[in-house]
Amino acid sequence: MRHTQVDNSSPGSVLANSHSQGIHKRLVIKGNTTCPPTAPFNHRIVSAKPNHIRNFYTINWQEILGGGRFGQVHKCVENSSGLTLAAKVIKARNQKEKDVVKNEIQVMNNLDHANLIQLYAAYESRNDIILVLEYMDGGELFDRIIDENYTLMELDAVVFIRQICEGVQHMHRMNILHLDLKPENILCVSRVTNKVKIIDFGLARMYKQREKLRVNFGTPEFLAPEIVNCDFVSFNTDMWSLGIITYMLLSGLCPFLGDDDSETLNNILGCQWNFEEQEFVDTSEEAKDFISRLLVVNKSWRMGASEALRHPWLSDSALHHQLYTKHFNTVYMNKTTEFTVGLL
Ligand SMILES: Nc1ncnc2c1ncn2[C@@H]1O[C@H](COP(=O)(O)OP(=O)(O)OP(=O)(O)O)[C@@H](O)[C@H]1O
Repeated sequence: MRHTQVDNSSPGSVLANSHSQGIHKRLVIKGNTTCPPTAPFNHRIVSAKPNHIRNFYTINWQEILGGGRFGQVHKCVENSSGLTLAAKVIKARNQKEKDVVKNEIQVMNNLDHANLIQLYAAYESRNDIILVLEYMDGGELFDRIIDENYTLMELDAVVFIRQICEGVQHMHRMNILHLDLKPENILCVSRVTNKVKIIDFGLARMYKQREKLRVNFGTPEFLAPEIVNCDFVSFNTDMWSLGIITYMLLSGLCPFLGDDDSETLNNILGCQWNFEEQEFVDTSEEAKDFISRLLVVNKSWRMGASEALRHPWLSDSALHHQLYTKHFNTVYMNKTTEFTVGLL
């Protein structure tokens, strides 16, 4: 098995065997950590309008917030309100491609939760559909892991994972599977808080019993065993991903990445992972237990989102006090002067 760390040069991607180089992390937590602000607009039921987006919004084509499989995301401003938003431009040249984007819109119409990015509007033209989204100013969560100016402590991981879990719980209550939870799809609300939201519902779908899913193996290290096996997916498919994100937050290492895709897929199917790396020396037993209950090949044995939220690692305030003390001591020892923890 080859462990990896997040590559500084390419956010969200990973570097081989770089854990030996050591990452010096210092995280400054400010403000109330538990509940991110809701979007600066009420939840909307959106349909793709055939109008020209430029009649209503000024898109900053120079500023690319991110890019993905299907297009790019730009900052934009609604002309009438001055509201800053994000425009996700998705290439959709035929009806099949348009239907995929319309599924993303439909999914987002069903999701009104502070930890899930909100959809403001959508515009359809001949070659693309543009989704206008709540704007997130803080970058991807995993940019913080690789930022040498921050120390990511276990308590920070608790704060992040709890929010992700709450977003996932809401999706699952609405009968929706995300199916693409990975570090790049968790965004920070701003640079100075630790509030996060889940984005990218491009692969999300309503749960159907006994639906098998075939996916494009773009990022095999995040795939659940049932996806690798083209087997039925379910709510707990997202929980496997949550286990990987937790493992990465606590260590900077990717549990299943091999030297090539086939080794990675074998590691996933064989559930080849452990806590042997020195990055886990100080990790609490509760955190290890939390991950161990998610990275389980048989999906029906994994914790669901509600159970995960009840797990001591996310819910035990005495444990959080211990982690807080450890956090305080570490920050103090590092002579860091600026921090406040709002979790407790
Ligand atoms: N609302 C937003 N505010 C700020 N940045 C955003 C927003 N939405 C997306 N981004 C940035 O753009 C990137 C790509 O967005 P998204 O994942 O939705 O697109 P995608 O084409 O589906 O990508 P992928 O191929 O990774 O699935 C994100 O990782 C993020 O960095």
